[in-house]
Amino acid sequence: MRTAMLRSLRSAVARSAPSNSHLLRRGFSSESVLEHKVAVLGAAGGIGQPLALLMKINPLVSKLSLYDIGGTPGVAADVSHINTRSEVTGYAGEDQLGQALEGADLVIIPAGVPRKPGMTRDDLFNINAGIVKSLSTAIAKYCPNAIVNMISNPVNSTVPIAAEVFKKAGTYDERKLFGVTTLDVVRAMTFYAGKANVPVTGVNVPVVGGHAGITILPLFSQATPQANLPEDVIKALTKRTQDGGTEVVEAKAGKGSATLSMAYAGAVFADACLKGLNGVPDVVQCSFVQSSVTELPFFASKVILGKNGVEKVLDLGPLSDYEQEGLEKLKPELKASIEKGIKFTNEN
Ligand SMILES: NC(=O)c1ccc[n+]([C@@H]2O[C@H](COP(=O)([O-])OP(=O)(O)OC[C@H]3O[C@@H](n4cnc5c(N)ncnc54)[C@H](O)[C@@H]3O)[C@@H](O)[C@H]2O)c1
Ligand SMILES: O=C(O)C[C@H](O)C(=O)O
Repeated sequence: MRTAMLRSLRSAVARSAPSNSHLLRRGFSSESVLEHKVAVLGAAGGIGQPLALLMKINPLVSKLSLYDIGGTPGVAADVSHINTRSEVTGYAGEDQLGQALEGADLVIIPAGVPRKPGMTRDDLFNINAGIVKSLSTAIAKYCPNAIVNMISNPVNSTVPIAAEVFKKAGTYDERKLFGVTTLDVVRAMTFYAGKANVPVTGVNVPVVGGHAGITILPLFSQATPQANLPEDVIKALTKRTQDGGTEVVEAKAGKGSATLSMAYAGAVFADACLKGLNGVPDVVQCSFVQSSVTELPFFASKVILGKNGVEKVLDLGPLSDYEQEGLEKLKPELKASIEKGIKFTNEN
């Protein structure tokens, strides 16, 4: 009787506590048992909460640190009951920011205000620039070697802001700072699969440039599988990808912008960074990084992720005439947004 009880208890524990072999069965390499602390800043928000959930179910995470100006003890208590590997701790208020960041290998930042209908991402600059600057200052102090995934908008300016803060602190490593543009790729793949009438799971579409309006440049000429869609369909797909954020902002009618699809995209990108840290080969994602692919100092393109972040920024590859035209058109806007971020940091 007692033996039967123990057997059933053991199998219940085995089911609820993922062991190494459990991880291997799920297709993760033995490197997945490496220790990684991931901090989410803005973890009580619309993106932060589902992102916290998705990071909690990622077996590459051993410690999950959830920081916000308030509300994180509740989010952390909730998420911590999920029977996966990571330990979860909630931190609330500036006094606890240092603890939240100490020892972090990866910091994901979805902190800041979202758009309402009629606003551009740049309209968020006045509030979000200050938030990103202060969080970056804390990162430079408490976890200067961490990889940073910047989600807060306007990404075209917030990434240069973080870079300037890190440069001033003497901690800047251009391989470790990423603007998260994965949602543009996710959208481009979804919209393309619909038009090409192919299963979305096998689709790949690089998206380059930046993360706002015309600076978002999907390269459908490089999409796989190739579907040879007519020019007017490619133009409509390009426009829909560029306006994807606005489509959600309008549909939410004043209640914010994309949160669930962004949490998914943020989790995909964070997982790729962790795989790179673990030495998994050939991890490639599009991201807005320091770049010499064009004359602009930051640019989104495909990058290979490795043990130190960016291993290689890949060239744009062959562009169609339409994409080449889009590339030239986006440069002045992207340049101005980058310069605005740099100027803000130097003047404040
Ligand atoms: N990169 C992208 O593709 C992408 C996609 C969607 C949204 N976004 C951006 O992400 C940001 C967050 O969007 P959301 O919908 O989650 O907004 P939200 O208002 O729901 O959540 C933001 C959270 O940030 C917190 N916050 C504010 N100041 C903070 C600070 N100093 N430190 C820590 N936390 C702080 C708030 O308390 C809140 O919980 C916005 O700027 C939005 O534009 C980017
Ligand atoms: O559109 C927004 O304001 C949020 C985000 O940048 C998005 O692309 O959904």
